[in-house]
Amino acid sequence: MTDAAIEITGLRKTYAPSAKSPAKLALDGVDLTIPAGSIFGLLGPNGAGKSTMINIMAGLVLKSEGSVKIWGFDQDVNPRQSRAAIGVMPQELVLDPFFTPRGALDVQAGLWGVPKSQRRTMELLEMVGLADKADAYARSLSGGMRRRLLLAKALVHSPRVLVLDEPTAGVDIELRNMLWRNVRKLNEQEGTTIILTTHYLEEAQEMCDEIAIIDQGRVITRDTTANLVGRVGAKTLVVTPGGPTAIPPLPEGVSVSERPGGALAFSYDARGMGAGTVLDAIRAGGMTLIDVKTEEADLEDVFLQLTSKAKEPVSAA
Ligand SMILES: Nc1ncnc2c1ncn2[C@@H]1O[C@H](COP(=O)(O)OP(=O)(O)OP(=O)(O)O)[C@@H](O)[C@H]1O
Repeated sequence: MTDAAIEITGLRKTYAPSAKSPAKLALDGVDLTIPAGSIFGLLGPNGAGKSTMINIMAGLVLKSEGSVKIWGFDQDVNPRQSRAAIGVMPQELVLDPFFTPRGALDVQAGLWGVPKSQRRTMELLEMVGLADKADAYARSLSGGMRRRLLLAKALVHSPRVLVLDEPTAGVDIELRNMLWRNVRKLNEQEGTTIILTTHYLEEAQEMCDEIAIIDQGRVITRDTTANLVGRVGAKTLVVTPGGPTAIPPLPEGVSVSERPGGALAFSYDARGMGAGTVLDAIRAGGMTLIDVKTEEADLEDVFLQLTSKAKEPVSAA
């Protein structure tokens, strides 16, 4: 047992230049430790370097500099053990169309050298709800079924670390729920460390114990999800006025925007001011209110504040 599922130190990756593009620095000195047994989110804007990092961990892309240990095994010293400790569910639906789900899992288990007596082919197909398709040709499987098969394929060698690269991009709610049920079960019952990238920040906030945000090839922050969300003090008081009214004079630092349906959203920094102060100012302006509610900052606010996306205009609402 190891405390760290992943230990990355000074990781750099420069993609070689090609006829069409110059050399590209994709990872610029990443240090990151991912605790064993956690559900860890790797977030960042497009092109931040997440896939490069995952592909290096999975042994699919060669790093330029630095060290990567998976489950305590250094990639350069124990490449086989470090590779065997990790399973990756890729973003693209890469499957051989001529294999049945059963065949695909058997071949994959064979590649990993899992003895026949220890193979979990049917158990895995049942887990992902594909037992009744065990002998169907992969080309006849729907997109959702292929994705489920990719999850099963990533698990044939019972890896300690499971990486899910954008697992729910474009999938329906039913499949998404099934994926998360399975992932939580693997984490809770087998202690599998889960690393996940997602563009759905709500999903990351709900699923992940800890999060690292990557931008332009660097880890710009890493913290527990609760701490990250707490770091942004932004709160919004959403009020529905009783009738058409003028915006009252507001304390410094409070901004207002309109919401659909005539509601007004007053945003303020809760670290310096309470909701009462904002509400008093609104009332003092003579506004009658038929509804009042507060909204907390969420991971999206943190993400926008910290990454290069913050440089793009963001609506106040
Ligand atoms: N094979 C490659 N050759 C050259 N440049 C590459 C290659 N793969 C990725 N890059 C570049 O490296 C940078 C990081 O890309 P990467 O795919 O790792 O980012 P990402 O965070 O996974 O983005 P996305 O969320 O869009 O998948 C980008 O600028 C990308 O264009």
